[in-house]
Amino acid sequence: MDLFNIEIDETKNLLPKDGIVNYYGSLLLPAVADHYLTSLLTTIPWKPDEAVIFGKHYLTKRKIAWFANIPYAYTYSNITKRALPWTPELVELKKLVEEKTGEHFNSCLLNLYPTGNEGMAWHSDGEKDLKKNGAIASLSLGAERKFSFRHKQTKETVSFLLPHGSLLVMKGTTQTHWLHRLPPTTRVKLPRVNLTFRTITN
Ligand SMILES: O=C(O)CCC(=O)C(=O)O
Ligand SMILES: [Fe+2]
Repeated sequence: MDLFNIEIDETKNLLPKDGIVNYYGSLLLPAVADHYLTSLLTTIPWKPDEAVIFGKHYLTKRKIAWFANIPYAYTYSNITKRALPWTPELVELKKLVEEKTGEHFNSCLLNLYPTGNEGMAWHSDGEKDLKKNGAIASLSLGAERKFSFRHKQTKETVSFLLPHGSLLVMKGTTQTHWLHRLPPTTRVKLPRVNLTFRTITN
């Protein structure tokens, strides 16, 4: 009996149409999630995200780091970033996520939101370097935050809370038809780390 993931149906599609989002609940026991949060906060070479928009250079308070099997160059917001080699903790987390989802990933984008003041605006992860309709697995550590989807045509929205240690997977045509975001909130004072495991094709 799995008391931990009680009442979570991993096969249920949380989107009403045009894509698939599955919620796996807690992938990690709280103490294990605490261990990974502390180790990622201290071992990852966090850097602000950068964008060049209409020729102006922006740095975010949100921090990122990107890891992959080979040092891929990945371009978004007019900036090219190069992937770092996996750390031992990331190899362990990737294995856990792959075992749980039955999917395989060759890269991971990490985001660090120091407080609720930082979020991520509406977007879809449809960059051309990403495998078309490939699964994206999102592991959350630290402060619980709201995560929302908005249908590109109908504007229908659905939101979920992503607690410490939880796993959510977006797949199928989700990125084609839906935007997602992490809304900022004044209520959250603690950091959150999110790992999105992805498949890059070159
Ligand atoms: O922090 C999150 O939960 C979402 C991150 C995200 O959407 C992304 O990195 O593309
Ligand atoms: Fe995203």
